[in-house]
Amino acid sequence: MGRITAERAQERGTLDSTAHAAVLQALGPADHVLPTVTDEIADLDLPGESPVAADTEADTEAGSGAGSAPVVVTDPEEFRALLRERAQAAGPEGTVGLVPTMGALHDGHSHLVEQARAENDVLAVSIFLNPLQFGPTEDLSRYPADLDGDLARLTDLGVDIVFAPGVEQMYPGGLPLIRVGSGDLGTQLEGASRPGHFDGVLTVVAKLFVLATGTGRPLQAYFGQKDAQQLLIVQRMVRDLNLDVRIRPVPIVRAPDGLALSSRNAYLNDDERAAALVLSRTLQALAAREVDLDQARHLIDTESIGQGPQTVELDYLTVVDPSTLAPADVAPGNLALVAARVGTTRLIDNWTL
Ligand SMILES: Nc1ncnc2c1ncn2[C@@H]1O[C@H](COP(=O)(O)OP(=O)(O)OP(=O)(O)O)[C@@H](O)[C@H]1O
Ligand SMILES: CC(C)(CO)[C@@H](O)C(=O)[O-]
Ligand code: BAL
Repeated sequence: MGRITAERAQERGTLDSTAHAAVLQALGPADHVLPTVTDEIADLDLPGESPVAADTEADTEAGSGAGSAPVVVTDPEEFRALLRERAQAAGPEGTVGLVPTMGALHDGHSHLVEQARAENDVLAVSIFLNPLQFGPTEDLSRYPADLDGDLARLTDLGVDIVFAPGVEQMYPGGLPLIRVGSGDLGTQLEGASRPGHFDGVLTVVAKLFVLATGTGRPLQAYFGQKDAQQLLIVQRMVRDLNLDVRIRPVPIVRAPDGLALSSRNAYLNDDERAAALVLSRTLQALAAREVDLDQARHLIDTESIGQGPQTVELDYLTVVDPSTLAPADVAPGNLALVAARVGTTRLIDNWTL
């Protein structure tokens, strides 16, 4: 959390005065606000000021139900200790829920959090813009951030703990040498267009799981079906590494006109937002067998953006077996996956046929 964010959070009551003082103390003198990052991380062109770069002090009295502000923790070991304390206080039947996010929360995230809140006694949400899952030419440096808005939303949703580390706290001393590999599942579709992406996702998700297990209570972690390949790969990691985590998939939340909610929708101008609708509409038409796969691809690739010659640029539209990602027929139960660039924004969506 930066100095300005901390001031605003205190003004709106999402940070109490103790935590506010702790943030300012951790930030140090005003001219040392930026986190120290290693050259390797700096090379990744991180945003100038991480909204989540400094420690707050855990207020162990707060965050005990809907309406009270969550405790904001930025130090991994503090997160581990606080979660364990809360889990043990929940009693022998208590369960722990974890919702990993990258922030800039929207109603899709709220849906994950609501489900997790309903199913668990203790609920933690992580907010961490993970540089490891972004390629060098991707949007890490402009990824939307709104920590104040996120904390207000998570307060309304009754979240107990927000884990919001900075890069330095998650990867002290630089990017990790030892990472989790996503294998063949991670090199196709999204992984083909974003090399290394899923290794980065798995590495940070594994770290989150390690921090949030060992509380003595079962851990349930929530992932959206919008990121279908990510969900499958995380499920596979849990299985292959015998992680003590139950993965809870959450259906895609869409805008009333059908566009899948996504933090990256914030990049779209009005023309692009209108053009982006071609993704969900085409998936729906494919599911209804109104078009075949080739026609569906053509529809997306020729969708125009506004009045000019610019069109949506299809990356892939394919149908897969949802449990293996192997190419499959357009048949009931299979999954149609799409990725396309709308203007400069890369969007994904999917539809069960
Ligand atoms: N529309 C949605 N419906 C259901 N789950 C969602 C939706 N959007 C995001 N999620 C889930 O929320 C979790 C956190 O996702 P993330 O913070 O990357 O948001 P995002 O909107 O997917 O961002 P991006 O624009 O980077 O794709 C993931 O498990 C993701 O699948
Ligand atoms: C799971 C995740 C939080 C890991 O950074 C991210 O990939 C996301 O938000 O889907
Ligand atoms: N929701 C997926 C995270 C990413 O695009 O990096």
